[in-house]
Parts: sequence; C-alpha cells; structure tokens
Amino acid sequence: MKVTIIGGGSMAEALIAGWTAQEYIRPGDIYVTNRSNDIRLAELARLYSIKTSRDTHELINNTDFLILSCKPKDWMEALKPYLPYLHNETVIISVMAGVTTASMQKAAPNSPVIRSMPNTSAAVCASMTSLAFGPGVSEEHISKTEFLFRGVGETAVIEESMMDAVTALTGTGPAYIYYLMESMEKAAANIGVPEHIGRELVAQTLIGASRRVQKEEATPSDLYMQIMSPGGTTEAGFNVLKERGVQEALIDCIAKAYERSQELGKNPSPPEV
Ligand SMILES: NC(=O)C1=CN([C@@H]2O[C@H](COP(=O)(O)OP(=O)(O)OC[C@H]3O[C@@H](n4cnc5c(N)ncnc54)[C@H](O)[C@@H]3O)[C@@H](O)[C@H]2O)C=CC1
Ligand SMILES: O=C(O)[C@@H]1CCC=N1
Repeated sequence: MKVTIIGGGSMAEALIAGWTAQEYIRPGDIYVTNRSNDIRLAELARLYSIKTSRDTHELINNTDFLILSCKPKDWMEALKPYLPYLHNETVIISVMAGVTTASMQKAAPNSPVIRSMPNTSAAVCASMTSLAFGPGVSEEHISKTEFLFRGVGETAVIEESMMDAVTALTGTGPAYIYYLMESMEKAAANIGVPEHIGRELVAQTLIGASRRVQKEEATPSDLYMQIMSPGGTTEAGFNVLKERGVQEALIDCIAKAYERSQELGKNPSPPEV
C-alpha cells in the first residue's frame, strides 16, 4: 500500500508513527510533503525513514491514497497541483475537520473521495477513526481504506452526517482528556506527589477506567457509583465537581467543538477573536 500525505503536521506525524511502528506500511511507501518547511520534512524523514518530496509528479506517481492532512482552509490550494494527475484509482482521503465529501468530489470528480476522522492516538496505534465514503466509492476502496486505518487503531464506518459530531468527540477528544490529566497532575503536586510520579499514576488510572468501560456492561455512572462510599473521599470530591458544573461544562465544550466543525465545512477561516 502506498500513501502520499499532503501536510506534515501533528496529525500526519501521528499516522506516520503508527503505520511505521511495526512496518504496517513500509516507510519507503510513505511520502509526505508540506507547504514550505524543509526542516520539518527532513525531521520526519529522519525520524521515520519515510520519503519526502516537493515534486507533484513524484508524490502522486503510483500512490494508492492521497491523504489531505492540511488545515481545512488550505485544502483546495494544496490539492490543485495534483488535479491533472488524478484518476479513478487514486483514492483521496481527508482527515480534515468539516470538509465534506461533496466538496472534495466537486474538486476531483474522477477520484473516489473518503472522509476520515482519526485522532493523534494513531501514534500509538490506538486511534478511534471514523470513516464516511463519498458516492460511488467501490467495495475494494472501502475495504482498503478500512485496512489502512486499522493499522493505527480502531475504525467505525458512519453516516457522513455524523462526521462533525465524531470530530468533536474523538478527533478533538484526546485534547480534553489531556487537559483532565494535566489538572489531575497539578492536583497531585498540590497534595505532595511529585510531577513525574503523578503523571504515571494518573495515566494508569485513566487506562484502567477506560478498559472497564470497554469490557463491562456497566455504564460510567454505575462504575463511579461503585467507587463512591457515602461520606467517603469520592463523594467529597464529586460535590466540588457538581457545585462547579463540570459535567455541564464538558457537555458544552463538545457542543462548541461540534458547531465549529460544522462551521469549518462552510467557512474554513479562523474565527474572529
Ligand atoms: N491535530 C489533531 O489532533 C487532528 C487534526 N485533524 C485534522 O488534520 C488536519 C491537519 O491538522 P494538524 O496536523 O493538527 O495541522 P498542522 O497545522 O500541524 O499541519 C498542517 C500541515 O499542512 C501543510 N500545508 C498547508 N498548506 C499546504 C499546501 N498548500 N500544500 C501542502 N501542505 C500544506 C502545512 O505545511 C502543515 O505541514 C486538519 O485539517 C485537522 O482538522 C483531524 C484529527 C485530529
Ligand atoms: O482542532 C482541530 O480543528 C482539529 C480537528 C480535530 C482535532 N483537531
């Protein structure tokens, strides 16, 4: 399988790291390019032994997948040089928030277009990647794309109408989890646990909690109620979360990210601040 990635940022690197970790894809079969940062391309080549280029023909030649991993506002300009070379066996995959298969199909009418939403946990082959297929994508291209993303974690095929929702939930989601972890680390330091120890303890606590949610029938609420003894430590902590409206804040946070993903599809420029 040969892959060309347009954009060499955080998401591209996470995918490259995941695909090359166990040689799911041979490093020599991955090409990456970016807008202008040669130092960044050299760094990616050094870290993962992949190929880099700025030659459109070299980048597109013989590739099975052209992955758009630039910001939503940049994709049309980024794709333009490749348009004359595209044909019905060059699968275009977007990892971008907001950009619809309809707009990609309009730009590249002869190519199968696929919208994906992975996350940066691809770097450790633990991404949750959702996939939505444009009209007319063949079974063969669907199964090849699923295979591609199974190399960096779990996949789900969804209706495209759900893409903005999963962007908010799983594309963006790891950032909120890291913020929670940072908060727990800060709390640990405040109560006398050194940062490096706190980080390990917090990470394993999150792994254990998610594993139970994945493996057991119990809901998250069942599981936290098991931990909460009346008058105990958990209840004392929960009272603060409730007083401060933390659950409502998290619900609003995901809703805002969802709205922003919808906006990016229509107006990809950064919001006024
Ligand atoms: N960072 C994340 O956690 C996730 C990001 N995404 C999506 O992935 C995409 C990339 O995000 P990041 O990697 O975070 O962004 P980034 O800003 O780190 O990287 C963007 C890359 O696109 C390149 N680029 C811009 N214009 C270009 C052009 N005309 N030709 C070639 N390359 C060009 C830039 O040089 C840069 O290498 C975004 O659309 C984002 O919505 C999706 C899921 C998670
Ligand atoms: O913040 C963003 O727009 C991207 C999309 C999903 C995660 N990061």
